[in-house]
Amino acid sequence: MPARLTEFLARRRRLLALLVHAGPGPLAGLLAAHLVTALAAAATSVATGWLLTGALASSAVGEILLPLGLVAVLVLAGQCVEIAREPLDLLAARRIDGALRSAVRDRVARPSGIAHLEDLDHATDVARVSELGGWRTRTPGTGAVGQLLLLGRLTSAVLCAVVLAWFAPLLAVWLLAVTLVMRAGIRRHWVRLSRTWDEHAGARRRAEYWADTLTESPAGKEVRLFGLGPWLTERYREQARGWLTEIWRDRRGILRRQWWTFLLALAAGFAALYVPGAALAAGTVDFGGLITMVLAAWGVFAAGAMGHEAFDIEYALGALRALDRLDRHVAVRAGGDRPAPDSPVRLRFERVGFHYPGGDRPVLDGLDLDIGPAEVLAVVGRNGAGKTTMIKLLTGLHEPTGGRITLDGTDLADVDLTSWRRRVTAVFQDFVHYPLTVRENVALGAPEAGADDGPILAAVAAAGATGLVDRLPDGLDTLLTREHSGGVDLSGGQWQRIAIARALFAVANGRQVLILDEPTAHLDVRAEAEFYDRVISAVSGVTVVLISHRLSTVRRADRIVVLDNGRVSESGNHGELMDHGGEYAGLYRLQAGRFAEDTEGAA
Ligand SMILES: Nc1ncnc2c1ncn2[C@@H]1O[C@H](COP(=O)(O)OP(=O)(O)OP(=O)(O)O)[C@@H](O)[C@H]1O
Repeated sequence: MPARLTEFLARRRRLLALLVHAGPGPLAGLLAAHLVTALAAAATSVATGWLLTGALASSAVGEILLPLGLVAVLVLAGQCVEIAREPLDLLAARRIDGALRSAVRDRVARPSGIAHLEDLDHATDVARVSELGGWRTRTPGTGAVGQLLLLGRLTSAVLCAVVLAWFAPLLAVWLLAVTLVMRAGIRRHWVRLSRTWDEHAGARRRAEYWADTLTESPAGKEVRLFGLGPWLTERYREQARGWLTEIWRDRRGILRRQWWTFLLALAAGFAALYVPGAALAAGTVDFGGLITMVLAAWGVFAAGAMGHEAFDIEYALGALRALDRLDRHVAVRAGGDRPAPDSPVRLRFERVGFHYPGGDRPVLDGLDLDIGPAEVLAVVGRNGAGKTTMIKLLTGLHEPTGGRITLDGTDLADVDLTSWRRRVTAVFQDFVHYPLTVRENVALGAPEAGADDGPILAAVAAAGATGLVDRLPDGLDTLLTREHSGGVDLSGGQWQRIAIARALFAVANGRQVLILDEPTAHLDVRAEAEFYDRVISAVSGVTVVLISHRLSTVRRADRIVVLDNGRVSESGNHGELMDHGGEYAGLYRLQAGRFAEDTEGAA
């Protein structure tokens, strides 16, 4: 068998195999319903012909009871199947879609790093497999059901051709050939349309972003204040027009190019009526035979009509290809089975280089940095210097593109990341506001540790959030979201205290490296002033990496490094760096000077 045909059949089989996700009961029902539909046309042609022959030969009802009953059963079965098939199709399609969405979630969640989450092609493939609802009536599930429908139609056509061949073999072959050629021709157009649809998956996702920005709450303030409504609507239309124009061009193309199928259909239809008519005139068939021939011919012909299942199938095949790409994208990181040390470790960046995929310049370039056990290291540098990126590498969310990071001399690439992440905790700049209770928000820092009052309240107190929690209606059990009744939302600074409590809870449960990226950005002046004593000095025996643009927050660190051009440009404690008179000293004086000016101005 030619390789292309083998591949074609393998892909179709894979699509049909998705039907098992419908579950045994619905799958049995579905197969039975499609089988009845597939048999119905051929059986009806034979039974109707038999009935007519019998009715013309004798007026006694008893003589035609059997064919009459058969026709009645076929009509009734057809009606029942029609009623049952639609809900069964829908149920199967939705269950398949659910299973594929789970598969997508699994593939997205499995990698230990986040490179795939920052890759647009990956996001588009995720949308290809899991987009559902709204104006998108095509899903992998409808494609799998469509494939079954198509199989049923083809079976029906072949069975009708067999019935027809009994009377007129040449006509049967001719009609079957014409029907298949018509199908293949029309399918080509549908494939093209489906490719266009698939190519624009990214544009659809972008259009949706603008629609969501317009209608959902996070951007609501700015949309109204800046008067962005019409602009967003136009932006959405512009994105949507981009792909809809091409889709409609293809649709019109399908109609334009179908003239030859009309001609073929006309020729086939003429033959389907002429040959039985001629046979009746020649006396080779009776009236019942004529009806059987015409109905069987029509049954062959009906399979040529191209329903939307062709498009559904192509769409679903595209989704399966996207799923395979997700598998490749989401290759689980190799190696890494050495457990992370469970005592405070020496962390070293050794000539570490890193550039983001598609980035035009390295963010880190030969970074050498040694962080001692239980050292408090502050990292400063201008916007975009690579501070957060350095943290992503240290936590194994990205891998260095050059050099290596070691934990007590062991390459991080060889360390089991799950065990390493039991040793590290972080408050990221863009930490997550989980729509959960305060207790749960804090407990998520060490999910294995439970959420008893004592340790949670201790972490809350260490983060300076006791007063805040006391004022909440349900204390620790207050839901931190407005999406549910009884829930409250917090201010930026209040959320930051909860995030710090989460990290301190993690430290209390064995994390030995505490990373704080801009932990005081939202805190008020008093809280910022207390921050070092309250949080940093209070965690003992823990390595702290503290990133901040507020130099008053970092000045008491054991050591401060300035990151510039992807490597460390200055290193020392506050006093040493001030004496050195480099960038740090300049920035510090600038901040302190502005503060002094403001104070003098106010006085
Ligand atoms: N996911 C990403 N993909 C591509 N480039 C990125 C990505 N994240 C960051 N960058 C780029 O990497 C550089 C360093 O970013 P990073 O967030 O590490 O800087 P930073 O020092 O933490 O900055 P800031 O002080 O503003 O927080 C920036 O030029 C940024 O544009």
